[in-house]
Amino acid sequence: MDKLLIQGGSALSGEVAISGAKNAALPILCASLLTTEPLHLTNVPHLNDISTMLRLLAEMGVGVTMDGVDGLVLNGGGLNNPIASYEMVKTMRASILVLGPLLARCGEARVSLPGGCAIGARPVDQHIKGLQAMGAEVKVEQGYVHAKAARLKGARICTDMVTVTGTENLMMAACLADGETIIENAAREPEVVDLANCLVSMGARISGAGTDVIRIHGVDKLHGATHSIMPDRIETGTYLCAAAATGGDIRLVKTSAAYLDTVVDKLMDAGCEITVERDAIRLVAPQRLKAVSLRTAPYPAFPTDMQAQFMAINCVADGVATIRETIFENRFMHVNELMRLGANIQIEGNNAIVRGVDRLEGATVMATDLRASASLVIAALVAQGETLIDRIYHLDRGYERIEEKLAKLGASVKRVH
Ligand SMILES: CC(=O)N[C@H]1[C@@H](OP(=O)(O)OP(=O)(O)OC[C@H]2O[C@@H](n3ccc(=O)[nH]c3=O)[C@H](O)[C@@H]2O)O[C@H](CO)[C@@H](O)[C@@H]1O
Ligand SMILES: C=C(OP(=O)(O)O)C(=O)O
Repeated sequence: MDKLLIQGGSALSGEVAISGAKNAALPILCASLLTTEPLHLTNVPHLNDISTMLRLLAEMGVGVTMDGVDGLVLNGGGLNNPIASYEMVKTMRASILVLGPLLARCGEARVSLPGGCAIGARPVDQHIKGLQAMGAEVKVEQGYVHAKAARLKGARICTDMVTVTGTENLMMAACLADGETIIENAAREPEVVDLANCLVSMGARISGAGTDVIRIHGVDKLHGATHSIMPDRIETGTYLCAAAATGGDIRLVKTSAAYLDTVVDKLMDAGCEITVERDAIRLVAPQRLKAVSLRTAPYPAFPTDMQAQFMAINCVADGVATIRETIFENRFMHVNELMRLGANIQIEGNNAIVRGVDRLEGATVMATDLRASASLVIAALVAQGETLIDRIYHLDRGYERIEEKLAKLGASVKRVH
């Protein structure tokens, strides 16, 4: 199993390009199920989750052709097997995103339930409730969701809470439904908007994406299109935190601060100087960071996917920060590992109280989930001496060529087997 060996202590500096967003690319790959014509995608990140999704789509009969460095052509013309097995879904929760498009296009789908994962339960009751409102017959048996509907019917759906994958699944299903679907309490995440933009270029009639009411007027069929995946705002935020923690000065290109307001604000509160350009962001870190408290919540509030990375920077900041996680019940798995590096953190329910220390020291730590791994990388870059991070397959799900990008910024990072 691969590990990362990091020699801490150097300030990051220089320029690096941000990849396409995993959390936008995964639903957009599933949109290929909605049409018999080719969907051309560019800026697709090279990540394990993307390879898993491509394998899943190929098993269903979708043609997958690589096109240049970061391009793909997906051809849903051969779709003949509307099934997502447990083996696929267990390694990647986003597999549930095939449910809506399969049902809309094939009239039936059999998709394994995602179950829980390290960060908490991943229920899909809202996806099911929405599809039932659209007239689907849905049974949950032996860990699988079986859904059937000759043709889905437009409906008014109000989800009990803001759900990103729920909104995406229902929006895709509604594209081919008969009549208008209104999703209320919809997720406003930029990745939902990127998916909607792709669907609109495929001929879907969607309005309101990016607000909490999305209207979809169903059409008889969608056609092929070309779409470029948006930059990864979480990868962007992660590198900004790494530069902030190490006292660095970096410029991130092929990205945008447009969807990072809360993250940028918190970094400025911590004392960082941030310059925003059209397609780039520069961060200059202060001598010593100031502690910043935060609370995670659906977009446009502070993203849960950046909580662990901010925990890492607070570990070496001046003062005390309270970090409250409101989306996932178990997203503090990095705390014990950060403490192995010398951090001072106390957990009280869904709050973590972080008291900044003067220095962290290298040790062997274990990655437990994707963003927890990112927080360990940041802490390791700051720590004195060597840190070995085990189980980095989590990182490979969501960060493209992380050791190469960090090395380009001057870090001493080696992948070891
Ligand atoms: C709102 C939010 O921040 N969502 C995050 C969530 O998206 P993801 O789409 O994975 O999760 P959801 O947005 O669906 O879940 C949000 C909350 O609603 C609950 N829920 C969801 C669906 C459902 O049918 N029933 C139910 O109870 C979940 O348990 C969770 O507490 O994890 C992703 C990966 O970390 C992040 O990129 C998203 O930003
Ligand atoms: C936890 C994440 O992904 P997933 O929902 O695919 O597990 C994430 O992107 O931070």
